[in-house]
Amino acid sequence: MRPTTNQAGAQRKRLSFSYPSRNGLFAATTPSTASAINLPPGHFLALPPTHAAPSPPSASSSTHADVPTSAQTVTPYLAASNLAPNTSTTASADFEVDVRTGFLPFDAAVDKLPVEYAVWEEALWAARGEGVVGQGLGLGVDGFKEQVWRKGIDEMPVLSIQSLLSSLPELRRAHVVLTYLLHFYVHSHPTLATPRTTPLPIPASISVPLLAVCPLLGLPPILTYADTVLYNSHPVHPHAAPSFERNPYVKSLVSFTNTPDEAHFYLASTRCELAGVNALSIMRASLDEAFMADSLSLTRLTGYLNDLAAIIDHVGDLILDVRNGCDPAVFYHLIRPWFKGGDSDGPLSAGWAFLGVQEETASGLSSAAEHGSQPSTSQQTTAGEQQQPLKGRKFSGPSAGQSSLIHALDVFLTVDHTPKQQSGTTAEESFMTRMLMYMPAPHRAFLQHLATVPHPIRSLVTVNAAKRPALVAAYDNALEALKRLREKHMRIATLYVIQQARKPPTDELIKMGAIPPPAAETQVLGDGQKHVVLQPTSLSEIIRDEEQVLRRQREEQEEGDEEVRGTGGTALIKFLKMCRDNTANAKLVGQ
Ligand code: HEM
Repeated sequence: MRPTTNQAGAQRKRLSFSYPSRNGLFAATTPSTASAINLPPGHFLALPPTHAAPSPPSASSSTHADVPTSAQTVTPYLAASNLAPNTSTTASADFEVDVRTGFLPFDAAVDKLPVEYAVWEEALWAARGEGVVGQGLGLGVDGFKEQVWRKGIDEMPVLSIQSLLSSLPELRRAHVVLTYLLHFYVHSHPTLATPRTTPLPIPASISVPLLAVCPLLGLPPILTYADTVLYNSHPVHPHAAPSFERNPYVKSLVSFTNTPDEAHFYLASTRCELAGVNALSIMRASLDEAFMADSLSLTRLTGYLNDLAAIIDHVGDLILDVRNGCDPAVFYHLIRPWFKGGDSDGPLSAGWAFLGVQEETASGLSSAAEHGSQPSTSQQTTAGEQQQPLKGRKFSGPSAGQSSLIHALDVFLTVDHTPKQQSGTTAEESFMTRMLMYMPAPHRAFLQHLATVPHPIRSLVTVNAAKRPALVAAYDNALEALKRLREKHMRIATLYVIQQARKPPTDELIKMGAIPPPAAETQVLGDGQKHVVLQPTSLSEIIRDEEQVLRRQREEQEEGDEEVRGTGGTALIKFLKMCRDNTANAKLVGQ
């Protein structure tokens, strides 16, 4: 008799390399199990753990060239991300992917650290103006409140993270609190408006504990999607199982502005993640069927892929729902500037210097996440009144491009976002690859696991294409839905970024804390309205850098600069279109 889906799954798990863990949807294996089984070369389970090692990985262990890939099964952009997961602790024995909440942690997010860390929580509460709209720190303001607060951070004691080590939810909260403090510290700084030529020093009170927490979670020392979304949301009943219908996520814990708009912005992504849980279940069931690959399996797989298309459409609609509570101008002028990273002035960014931390710790931690190859350096007097070089680290600010859910859909359906290599040049790491380094390590490991499954869905569909037109149609249907999701997302990015970048903030927004653009950057155009004509957004800088890096190697610097100023967001749309087109190009028929 043919085994049921569950039996097939159990058999696959036994035959391949996984065992079920408590709530893990896709279970990982222990190092001892890994060594007992024949893993494909370069499989992440065959690599020594790196991100949680007490000392930074050596230069050789962090070169991408070390990772051999199987052209057939590995999504190339994942192959470029080489950090092996930490399989040495129980906390990460699974991929932190829960059957009920997907990439969102099942356990309620901690909303306050233990009393020993009260000074951090109090600093955050003060920065947020005790949760009152308009009372928090201002963007780039040199007011009394901001000066006092930053001085307080400069003088805050450097706390050990020892007492947090036994609790994963508390470690996550520590990353949330410290990275919000970091961004409050950086962006309330009066030099925000003018690009810095020297790295901005980050006091040891933030740097030291943050850089101790980061390797334990496998996150970089900057605000990430995990901080704003995954670890920052509560359902109606925080201690009951979250559920889309019965116990939806309704509360976002920390924000910069305390506005309902910011909470809605985060919660829109939380809802996408929760809606995506069913997509993850379908992926697991599909891979079980791919293992069996008999006639009944192929029929089931056809159904699963059509179901997946419906879920992807739902996630796309939830992205559009961001409009039902987050005003685009409030987002662009009041919320988004807080997100900027140390790379936000483009290739010339001076970055942020993490004081009190061994340079090797900072760079060994997650340099693959950084933008640009080399940190900038400068001689400066630091708090220790010693002349020492400051190394500016250039990490990027948070983006839903760090959502493991969307990456998982790409990997499962084999959508390739690797930049096309031009002859005579070296392929550069893409935005999508770099975003892997901004995900919690277990999620990154999960994606690597998904990319190395022995029976990828695409191969199965291709092999059976002639006999199974319905299967091909279902696979293409899922891709078409993902393409539609990206089109919806492009509408949102256009509304919230491109259109807003062209309008200066209203007086009302300026009163609420938006930074007025320099007069030289606004002009009254034919419609009698003020327009921003020269605002190179950090984002277009970033995207331009991503997309045009190869071209820039061959072109004059000035020409590149002209392009940023002239287009004001064209590069962003070009990038998002490229992601959409990569999705469409994966279709087997009727592209
Ligand atoms: C107001 C809401 C949103 C805005 C303004 C927005 C804007 C952007 C921008 C500007 C990018 C370009 C890369 C970057 O710098 O981050 C981007 C990329 C991306 N965003 Fe969003 N986004 C929004 C909501 C979402 C949501 C809710 C999701 C899904 C959870 C999402 C998923 C992605 C993904 C996956 C990328 C990478 C490009 C791609 O795969 O097509 N975004 N977004």
